[in-house]
Amino acid sequence: MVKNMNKALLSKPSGLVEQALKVNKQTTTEDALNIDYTATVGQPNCQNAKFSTQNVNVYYANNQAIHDVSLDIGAHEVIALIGPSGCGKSTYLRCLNRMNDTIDICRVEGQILLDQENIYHQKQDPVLLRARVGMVFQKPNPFPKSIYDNVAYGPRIHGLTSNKAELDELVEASLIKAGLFQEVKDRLQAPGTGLSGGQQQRLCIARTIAVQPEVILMDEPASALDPIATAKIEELINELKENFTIVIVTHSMQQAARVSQRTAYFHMGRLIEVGDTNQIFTNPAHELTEKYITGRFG
Ligand SMILES: Nc1ncnc2c1ncn2[C@@H]1O[C@H](COP(=O)(O)OP(=O)(O)OP(=O)(O)O)[C@@H](O)[C@H]1O
Repeated sequence: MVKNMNKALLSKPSGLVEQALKVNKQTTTEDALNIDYTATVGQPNCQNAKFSTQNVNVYYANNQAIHDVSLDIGAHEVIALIGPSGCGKSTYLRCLNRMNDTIDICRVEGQILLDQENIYHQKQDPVLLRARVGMVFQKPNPFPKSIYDNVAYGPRIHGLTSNKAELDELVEASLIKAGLFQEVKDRLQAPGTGLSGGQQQRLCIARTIAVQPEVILMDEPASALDPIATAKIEELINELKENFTIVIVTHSMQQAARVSQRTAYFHMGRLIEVGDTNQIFTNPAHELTEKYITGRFG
């Protein structure tokens, strides 16, 4: 099914998908078009929710960036968050491991449950939360340390191993899962920053995996990479979903189609539509989703 969908996406006239990414200077406003963009279309709930987010509103000082978003994220699914630039994808993503706490003017309202527990409860330690809900950023950001120490950093801080042999094993296992071990096994003491961009990103994924998270948040993880390195990251995402729940923000609709089982379309801070990736890309129910997917904004 996904293959067919990919074909459909990739067979669109060239430039169409790219146009959709440029959104939306000349877009006629939704109000003028009389399009309802206040209620979510589709099925935001999951039977096996890892995260359950209810009525989430996010503000940067007086500007509201997220409006009343309710969405579940199922265990062991890859869900893609897509939408025009500035629609709030990263802001919503950062709510899931409280990375927004690091932005002084940011305020999050609503309920966000991880395994049915409120991650914004005052007793929740954000550092421990971020070990459970890891994050991979757009630009690979290895520490200025050796490849080994990059991966060993988290397990050391969290006391995950009790001796050097165990730590060695965990570092190796994490590098294997991140698809990097074969390329670096003979130079584990070399600086992580000396790797290629794609290798650095896989190192960051290994570093995230090493603390044994349950969820991995990825904010445009391949946007700084060339097509070959991107393909490796996408293959990796497919493998990682066996063990982790993955939420990925991407500007590439092809990438969303290739890696995710569900897709959520955001527009102006609102969750417009969510559904099976196949349905979103081949038969979107909301007019705004359709306009975005087909590049017909404006
Ligand atoms: N640190 C911040 N301080 C103030 N406003 C912010 C901050 N981060 C984001 N915003 C605002 O919140 C809104 C949503 O931004 P966000 O980065 O979440 O969107 P996005 O969909 O991820 O965009 P892009 O695809 O361009 O990365 C935008 O209006 C943006 O200007």
